[in-house]
Amino acid sequence: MPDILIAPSILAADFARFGDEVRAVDQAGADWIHIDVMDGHFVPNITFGPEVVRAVRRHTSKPLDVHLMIMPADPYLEAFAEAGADAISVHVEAGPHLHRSLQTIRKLGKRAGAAINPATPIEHLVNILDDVDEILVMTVNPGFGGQSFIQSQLPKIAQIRAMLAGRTVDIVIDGGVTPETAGACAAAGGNVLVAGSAVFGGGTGYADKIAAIRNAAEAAK
Ligand SMILES: O=C(CO)[C@H](O)[C@H](O)COP(=O)(O)O
Ligand SMILES: [Fe+2]
Repeated sequence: MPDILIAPSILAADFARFGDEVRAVDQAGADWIHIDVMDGHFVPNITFGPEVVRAVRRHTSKPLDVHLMIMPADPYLEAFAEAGADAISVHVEAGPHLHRSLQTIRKLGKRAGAAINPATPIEHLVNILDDVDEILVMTVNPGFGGQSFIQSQLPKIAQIRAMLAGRTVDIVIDGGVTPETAGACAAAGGNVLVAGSAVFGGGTGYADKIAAIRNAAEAAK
């Protein structure tokens, strides 16, 4: 299995101090920075556009993993790529032309991701396996941070890892990832763990929180 990578989600950061927050998690050992883009249409919340990606880009050289929860996504792919995204994920449920979206992302020179909601069957991924660099499995319903991990997604993660046998595709687990749930995610085959509240929430420093998630995942994989 690929290495375990930890991707703090700035959805749970202090929005008035993005620069400081991004530099802090970068120095605390984050492997990627996860940016949740929501449109108030595909999901019932509104967050960031390409200019926020551009602003974050100035504060870190770590890969920026942009999770688009927008519908349609295609008209905005170039803007997010140009703003500094390294990877762009589009939702399987967000449009009729997933293959075209993935092709466009790769043509823009970025890593292409397909994100899948908790209720969506894995069959939607079968015909795009050669066209993705990452599959993002939602382990909460998209739209908000701080929700509880949906345990029923664990077998789905394992099925996707089995489906990917022989391919070097990252499986990104997004939603409710904590030191308590990280082990099960890694054991099922997830290798990139997105964590918002578990990193930026109260308590000890960011380095300790990132290490706790990483250690739990490494121990279980
Ligand atoms: O895509 C997302 C929500 O739609 C977020 O990335 C995710 O919820 C992270 O937040 P938390 O770790 O607090 O669950
Ligand atoms: Fe996300």
